[in-house]
Amino acid sequence: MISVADALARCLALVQQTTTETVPLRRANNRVMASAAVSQMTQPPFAASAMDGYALGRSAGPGETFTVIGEAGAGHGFAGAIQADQAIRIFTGAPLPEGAASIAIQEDIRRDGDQITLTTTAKPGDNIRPRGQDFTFGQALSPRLLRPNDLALLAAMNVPEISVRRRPIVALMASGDELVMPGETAAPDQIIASNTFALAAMVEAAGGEARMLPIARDSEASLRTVFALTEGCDLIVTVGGASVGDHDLVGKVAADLGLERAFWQIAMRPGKPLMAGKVLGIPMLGLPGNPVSAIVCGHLFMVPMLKAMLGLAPEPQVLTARLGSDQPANGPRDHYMRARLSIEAGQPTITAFARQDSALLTILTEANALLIRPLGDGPRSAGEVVNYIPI
Ligand SMILES: Nc1nc2c(c(=O)[nH]1)N[C@H]1C(S)=C(S)[C@@H](COP(=O)(O)OP(=O)(O)OC[C@H]3O[C@@H](n4cnc5c(N)ncnc54)[C@H](O)[C@@H]3O)O[C@H]1N2
Ligand code: MOO
Repeated sequence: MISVADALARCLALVQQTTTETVPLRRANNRVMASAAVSQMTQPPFAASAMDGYALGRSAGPGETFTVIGEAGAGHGFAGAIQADQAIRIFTGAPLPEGAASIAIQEDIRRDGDQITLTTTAKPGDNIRPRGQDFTFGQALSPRLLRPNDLALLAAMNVPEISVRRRPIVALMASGDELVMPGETAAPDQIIASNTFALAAMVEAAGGEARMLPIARDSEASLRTVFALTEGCDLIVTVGGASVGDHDLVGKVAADLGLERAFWQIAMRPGKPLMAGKVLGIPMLGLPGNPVSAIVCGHLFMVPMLKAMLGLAPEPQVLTARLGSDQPANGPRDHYMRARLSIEAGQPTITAFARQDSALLTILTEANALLIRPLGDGPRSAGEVVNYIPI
């Protein structure tokens, strides 16, 4: 059995970055930029009013008066310049007129005809947004997985199309005679296929495209039929049939199809029977069937493989927290325990659930973190600092 780190390195070595394509901004959410975007604008392009009020020719104090000589609105600037004792009516987003030193909000003004009197102090620069305070022409936004906030910035930069990495297509292949799809009626010896629904959502959240293939039955013929449906995919993720049982045929059929195996079995709990390699010219990750094992291995290996294909840093983020309860010594495999991270007495605190069977989806839904217990680690007491991965 190889280590988790070795397994991850071998998984990452199987994949390569996808090609690039150009998409309109409206289609760029959750896509990964292939190169930096360069701003075509300075924002704001002019010094602008941050409030509705009056632009004043000079800073001033309470009781001082100005003559209003015009108006500036957003999209309708004031053409001329103003003198020290002059003001213009100005609205939020309007360009600051030449000669203006300060903006007084309208709540701080008394107006009588074209005369205004200040009721407070207007200091230089008050309520003025300097030109380019947000970004300037030529400024770059570095490549990233695009989120809604990024799209607003790219729009403001006047970047209407983005060069992105093609979404990796992931074939999700569940196998087992006991499985039926949600909505179907399960025979007395059957259960509902579940983990591929989490895996598909994880693929999509990571910026890939999930193809859920029909469930393969526990026969070589059925597995071959479903393997044939993986053509054109960037990654094959099988679920189940990875272990040592008589009906665990995924490895055998993949081998018959020419699997170049990178590894099988790792020193990790859950996920011992994990397998990876290349079959039919496509990288393949063979996940264990137990729902929690499949999903935990999805976080630790499948998502990093997708990130690598998209050109993002692949390694899962490892953070630290204090242990919320004592833990006994760990066994001979790294244990990724389903756990709950919370803030206690101002400190991030992580508490593992008492039940860790890799078939318990109810526990997994309560978990928001995986507490990492390294193999061979001794007993740990509440309060000690430990590593975890948020999920
Ligand atoms: N003698 C041994 N037995 C087992 C070992 C071992 O080392 N020696 N390893 C155990 C470990 S650890 C795991 S994990 C499982 C994994 O086995 P497989 O990958 O072959 O998975 P299956 O046997 O097909 O299924 C296991 C379990 O999960 C259920 N399952 C499968 N697919 C799905 C799905 N898509 N959705 C929901 N549930 C699924 C399946 O019904 C089984 O209950 O092997 C241990 N055995
Ligand atoms: O390691 Mo298996 O993946 O526990 O259930």
